[in-house]
Amino acid sequence: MNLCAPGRASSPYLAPLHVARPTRPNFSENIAIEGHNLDFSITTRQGKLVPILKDCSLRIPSGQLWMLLGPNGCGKSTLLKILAGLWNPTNGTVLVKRPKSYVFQNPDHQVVMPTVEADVAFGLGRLNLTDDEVRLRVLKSLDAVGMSEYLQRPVQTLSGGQKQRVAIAGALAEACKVLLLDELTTFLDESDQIGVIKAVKNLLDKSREVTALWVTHRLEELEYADGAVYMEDGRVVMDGDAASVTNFIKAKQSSYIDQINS
Ligand SMILES: Nc1ncnc2c1ncn2[C@@H]1O[C@H](COP(=O)(O)OP(=O)(O)OP(=O)(O)O)[C@@H](O)[C@H]1O
Repeated sequence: MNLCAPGRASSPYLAPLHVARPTRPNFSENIAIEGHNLDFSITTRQGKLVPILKDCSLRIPSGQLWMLLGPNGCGKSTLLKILAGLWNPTNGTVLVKRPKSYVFQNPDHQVVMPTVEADVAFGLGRLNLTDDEVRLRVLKSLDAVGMSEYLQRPVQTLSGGQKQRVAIAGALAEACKVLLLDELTTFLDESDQIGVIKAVKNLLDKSREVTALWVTHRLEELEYADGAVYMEDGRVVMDGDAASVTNFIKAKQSSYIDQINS
C-alpha cells in the first residue's frame, strides 16, 4: 500500500512549532529528491522547543539507490518522513518526484490485505483501471521484486522480507518514481535483509526511472548503494558517492576506537 497517497498523511506525536509554506522552485535536472535547509522542531508538553533537524540539505540523482545513515536518534526517520510529505518541515524546501511512496520499517504496518494480489492491487482502486490492467500491473510489480509466484498467497504466511517486497511491489504498481524506505531490514534475518536490498537494487537497475532512499544502520548495506548521506545530531555532515561516505564513516569509527584505547 502507498502511504504517501492523498489522504494518508499522518502527524507526529508532538506538532511542529509552525509550518513554513515556501513557493516551490523547479527541480534541478536529473534530481529526484531534494531538500534545502530543512529544519524541524517540536515543542514538548512542557512548552520547550526541541530542534530535531538543523539546516539539512541533500540532492539525490534520478535512478539511483542512496542510503541515509547515522547514529541512533540523529534524525534519519524524521528527515525521511519530511521527504515523504508525511510531516512538514519547520523551515526549508522539499522537492520529491511523484508519485512517491514511503515504506515502513515494520511490514505488518503496511501489508494488510488478505492475499498478496489484493495487497499489491489495493492502491490501484482509485485509478479507474480495467481488471486486466490491474492484474497486469500487479504481476509486473511482483515480478520486479521477485515475488510473482506468490500472487495468491495469504499475506500472513509470508516472511518479513517477503512482506517488505510485497510493500515495495504495491508502490511500483502505482508507478512510484521515488521509494522512501525506512530501515526495512531492522526486523529481518540476514538472508531476508540481503533479499530485500537486492530486490530494490535489481528493480532500479532494470527501470532506471525509480529512485530509492534507504535508511539504515548497517554500513555493509552501503556496498549496494550509489551514494549516501551521513547524519549526526540532526545535521547532514557528509554526502556523496558510497565509497567516499564509507571511508568517512570508517575513519570516524577508527578514531573513536583510538580515543577509547588511549
Ligand atoms: N514526536 C517526538 N517527540 C519527541 N522527540 C522526538 C519525536 N520524534 C522524534 N523525536 C526525537 O528526534 C530525534 C530523531 O529521531 P529519529 O527517529 O528521526 O532518529 P533516527 O536517526 O531515525 O533514530 P534511529 O536510528 O534510532 O531509528 C530523536 O532524538 C527522537 O527522540
